[in-house]
Amino acid sequence: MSCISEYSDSEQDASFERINPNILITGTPGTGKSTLSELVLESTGLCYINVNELVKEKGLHEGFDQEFQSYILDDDKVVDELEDAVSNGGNIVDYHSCDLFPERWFDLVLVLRTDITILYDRLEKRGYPQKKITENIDCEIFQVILEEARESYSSEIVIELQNNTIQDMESNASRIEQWVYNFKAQKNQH
Ligand SMILES: Nc1ncnc2c1ncn2[C@@H]1O[C@H](COP(=O)(O)OP(=O)(O)O)[C@@H](O)[C@H]1O
Repeated sequence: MSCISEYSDSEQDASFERINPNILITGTPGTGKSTLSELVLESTGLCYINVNELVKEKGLHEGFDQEFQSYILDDDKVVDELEDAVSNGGNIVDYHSCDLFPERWFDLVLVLRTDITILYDRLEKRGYPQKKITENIDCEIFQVILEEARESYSSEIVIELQNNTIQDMESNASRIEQWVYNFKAQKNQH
């Protein structure tokens, strides 16, 4: 199934409502954002936007931080690049931070969480340098992304999801699929 995006109203003003939702999947690197996103893409028909990939591909950054082995994002360029796609609805946006995106973009914000020992193993397997592992583990311990999400979006749309095991992932995928189904059903009633 290809992904879809359309308006319920031909007028693209502030009052139009999306027929298809935008979901932000966020969380510390290694919590399983891209794996979970890919799992629900076909069943939900949503488009996948991996912000890290987009930043690399389109050069939406101010250089590479050697110490942390990551790109320094140019927030304005990223938001400009995504604006059209996101305002059409029907997207899953995957990024390990969330306060750079406008609040109006998202109908649901999922914050993935992983137990520290499990996360440590995943990051080590990825071959991250120790400094980057420590930074990310601290980020998870102090639930930095969850706090950021709660500060940036309405509490009703921010959901914390444990994502330690394959069973967790399957249950999270089912929840997302059901939520998207309900969202679309509700919009189609109007
Ligand atoms: N729920 C899960 N149970 C077990 N392994 C998982 C789970 N979610 C992700 N993984 C594994 O953890 C690693 C990191 O997942 P990934 O989706 O790349 O994380 P992120 O996109 O958040 O950086 C991958 O090797 C993936 O297969």
